[in-house]
Amino acid sequence: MDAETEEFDVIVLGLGPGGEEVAESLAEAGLAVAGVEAALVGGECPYWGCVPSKMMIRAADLLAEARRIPGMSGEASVVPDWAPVARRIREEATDDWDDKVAAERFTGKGGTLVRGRGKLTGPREVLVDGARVLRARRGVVVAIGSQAAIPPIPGLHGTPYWTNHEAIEADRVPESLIVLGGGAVGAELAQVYARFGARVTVIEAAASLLPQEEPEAGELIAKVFADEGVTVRTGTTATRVDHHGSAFTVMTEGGSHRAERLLVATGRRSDLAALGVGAAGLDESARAIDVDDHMRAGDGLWAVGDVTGKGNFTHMATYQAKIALADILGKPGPTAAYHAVPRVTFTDPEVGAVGLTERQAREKGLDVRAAVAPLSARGWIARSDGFVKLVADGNVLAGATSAGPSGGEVLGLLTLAVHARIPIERLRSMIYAYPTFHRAIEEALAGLG
Ligand SMILES: Cc1cc2nc3c(=O)[nH]c(=O)nc-3n(C[C@H](O)[C@H](O)[C@H](O)COP(=O)(O)OP(=O)(O)OC[C@H]3O[C@@H](n4cnc5c(N)ncnc54)[C@H](O)[C@@H]3O)c2cc1C
Ligand SMILES: NC(=O)c1ccc[n+]([C@@H]2O[C@H](COP(=O)([O-])OP(=O)(O)OC[C@H]3O[C@@H](n4cnc5c(N)ncnc54)[C@H](O)[C@@H]3O)[C@@H](O)[C@H]2O)c1
Repeated sequence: MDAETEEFDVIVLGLGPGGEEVAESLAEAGLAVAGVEAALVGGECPYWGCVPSKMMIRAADLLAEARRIPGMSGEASVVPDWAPVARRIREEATDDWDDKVAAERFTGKGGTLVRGRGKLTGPREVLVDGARVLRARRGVVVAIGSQAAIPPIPGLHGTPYWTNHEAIEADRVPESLIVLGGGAVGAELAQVYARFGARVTVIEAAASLLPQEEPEAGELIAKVFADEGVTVRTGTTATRVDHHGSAFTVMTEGGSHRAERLLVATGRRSDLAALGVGAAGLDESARAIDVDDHMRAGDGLWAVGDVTGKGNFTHMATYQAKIALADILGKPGPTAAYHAVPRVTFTDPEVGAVGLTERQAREKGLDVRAAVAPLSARGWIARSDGFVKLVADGNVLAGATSAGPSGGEVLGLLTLAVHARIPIERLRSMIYAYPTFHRAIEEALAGLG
């Protein structure tokens, strides 16, 4: 061993939800593990993603619920205040963006935390911040996650635009906000800021909001946004961005928009070239690291989480982490299957989805039937909009969407149906409690004919 080279059994690059899960479990299993982290142990989810954004959403939903009181249960006067939201995020969610607890959890299990940016310099070799050389006897797990992808719009570079980081860290609500991108990040944060009083405009390149989901979902969210005063421009992209003093101007094909802040939420990217994956024999120009169903990307190389391109979700990162862990330890375990990936966009109403959309199923040449049912009695009672859409492939479901106030919870039943390939006849024979939101599934099943 070289004097400067440190040896471990496994090196985990990136300690987000995926890397943390692998690294902690390997350390618990008694292996010598180095966890290399360039920012905060825990990654995007707890500090700039899932957790603080859902805290914001909870607060925004409370405001919306109070605003529904007139005409149903009396009078309510709602005075939004961002201070408790910012405080909860700082104190309860992120510890003021301090990862001491997470770092100690890992080192407490015997892991070695190496702070810095890792680069692959060869098979089983990592260089940290150009100075520290780490070598792994068993291999390297790449879990570098993703960062906001910034589109090459003239004028944008160098302006003080927001990504999810600044939108989560904000200690006040801007008077106005342009959100570029109407996917999950854009839609969730647009609604939050609008409900707290910002004048919000969403600019989405695709024909509908949430374009990766069923078109009915995008239409529903667009209608809700219009009702809440959010301006939505779909089918258009920004052609130029300017920032003067305290305002942004965003030019689109259809006109120009002005706002105090601009949030860029146009997707995510993993920088494989900066990671030096070429040194491990992988394609540096690829969008994601190709993995097999044991999460192997090469000899002594595994990848988990956003970097694998199988779905940017914390539950995906931790699912893959468990599979990689079993493989590294040489233990039998299930292999990765992606036919029933659940995801929830936590707008109000929530959009939960699993498996394939109708379009994806048709593009795959499956034997497709689809049916949509409204939320029926419960929706009418609650004065809530939503629907259940089912996509059948022969006698099983290939995909489903549940949009509504509890769309993410209703999704549980649909995920089970798609995951376990439960025959549609069996689903039809079930009793659906009245008047629940999930009862719409029974109606949609009937609609499949
Ligand atoms: C606003 C927002 C809201 C979200 N909400 C949800 C949600 O509700 N539910 C859900 O399931 N998902 C949600 N996500 C997605 C979720 O956050 C990610 O899918 C998840 O964090 C991915 O985990 P990961 O381990 O792959 O990577 P990450 O969480 O991205 O962590 C990767 C880590 O690797 C580190 N790193 C990168 N490069 C290097 C390097 N070269 N050397 C050392 N360290 C490196 C980074 O600093 C980072 O800490 C949300 C994302 C955003 C942006
Ligand atoms: N609740 C959740 O689970 C949750 C919440 C937030 C984010 N996420 C994950 O994080 C990832 C990133 O979210 P995201 O919303 O940034 O990405 P996304 O890919 O979901 O959406 C980006 C949107 O921006 C649009 N777009 C791209 N370039 C554009 C341009 N130049 N002008 C206008 N629109 C443009 C795309 O058409 C797309 O609709 C998602 O893949 C999602 O899985 C999950």
